[in-house]
Amino acid sequence: MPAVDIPGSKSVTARALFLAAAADGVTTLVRPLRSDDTEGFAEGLARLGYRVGRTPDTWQVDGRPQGPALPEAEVYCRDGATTARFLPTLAAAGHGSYRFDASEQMRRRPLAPLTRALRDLGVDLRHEAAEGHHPLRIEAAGVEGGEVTLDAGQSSQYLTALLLLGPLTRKGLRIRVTDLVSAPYVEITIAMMRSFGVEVAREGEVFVVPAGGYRATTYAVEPDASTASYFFAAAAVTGREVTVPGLGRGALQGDLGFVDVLRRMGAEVEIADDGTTVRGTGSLRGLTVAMRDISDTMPTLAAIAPFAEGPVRIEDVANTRVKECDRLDACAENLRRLGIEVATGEDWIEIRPGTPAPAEIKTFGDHRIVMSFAVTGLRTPGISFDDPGCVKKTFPGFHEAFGELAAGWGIPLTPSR
Ligand SMILES: O=C(O)C1=C[C@@H](OP(=O)(O)O)[C@@H](O)[C@H](O)C1
Ligand SMILES: C=C(OP(=O)(O)O)C(=O)O
Repeated sequence: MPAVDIPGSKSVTARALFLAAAADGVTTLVRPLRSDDTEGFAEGLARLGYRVGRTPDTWQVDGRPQGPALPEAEVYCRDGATTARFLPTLAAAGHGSYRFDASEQMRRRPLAPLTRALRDLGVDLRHEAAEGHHPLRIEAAGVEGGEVTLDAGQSSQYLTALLLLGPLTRKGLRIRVTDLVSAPYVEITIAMMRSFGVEVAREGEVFVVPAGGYRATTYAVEPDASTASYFFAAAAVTGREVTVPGLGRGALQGDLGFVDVLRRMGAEVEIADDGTTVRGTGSLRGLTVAMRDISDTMPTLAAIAPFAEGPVRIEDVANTRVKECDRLDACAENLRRLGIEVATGEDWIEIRPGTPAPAEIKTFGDHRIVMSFAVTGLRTPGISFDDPGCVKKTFPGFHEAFGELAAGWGIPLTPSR
């Protein structure tokens, strides 16, 4: 029964870094994720003048409730949307002149509903190039607060960014949300704000955040549920068993719900208090599933779908088109490269059963495309990747960890480095 040690959650680490920076003392993060996204977030905080100390297993952040220490700073957000969408709101709460930029990939990703909401709240924010995209400049003078309307139908991260900002405003925030995807991520935000002393209330479609700031604490980061999906899927397609300790019944992340999809397909799943186990049973059924809430695991399912006995149809995943790449197109293109029959629409993909033939996977610089099709590789020797290293965004050690699991099962994987 291999127990797989999954690194910390990206989403939890990013929120913990924000909350720690905005809190009233020193916060210790235990087992934060160390990857390009979260290193980029921590580097962004340091650029803004926050003190971030590190040991191998903990990060310490010196909170500054009054905002960034430096009156002028430039922050490079790399590929990380959490950094690119959360940190500008932290800067807006302070006093100074801040510039944010990001990688080409992140510059292409949308930001407009968030920056519009910040402007509606009185923040002096300017897009330097394309409207609604990085790079941007903020002349920060604190945020008064009040009511604002937000469309989070494209990304829940806009709402998280505003929720996190709420306690740093003078009057608190009332955020009227007209649409919302990836709703479980908002639950992570609210639960973590509670751990830092803030209670968010809900009045129908309005999220009410009180003023008053955050309390520093010690915060243990749970393993990343989206990362765990590759290891659970591996068990399901090989008829083996995988346990992920630390991701159990009390887990914050909605993406653990991916195991329910595997269960519907025929895998055995046990969610205990302290971990989750998936056991493959030798066959997988096709299904139709809406993945609006857990769309980071859409590529995981798409990549194992050919092994199901019937078609797999994944619906309500339009926003996967504005992630690291257009994930619906990327999954379809790669499945076709493997010789699998696929159809897609604006917000869905349908995959027919088949036996994948080895091919090179075109990664589009997307960590999830690599990790997902690595699972396909367990049953299709000879799958390779044009850019295997892009896993560094969330799991730099992925190939080693996945290779070790496969080797333990006696399955040779095509070397990825
Ligand atoms: O808030 C977060 O930490 C995240 C929210 C989700 O994004 P969207 O809300 O844009 O779907 C998810 O895909 C992303 O990996 C992390
Ligand atoms: C979409 C993702 O990341 P982000 O939006 O945080 O860049 C992801 O990790 O799959």
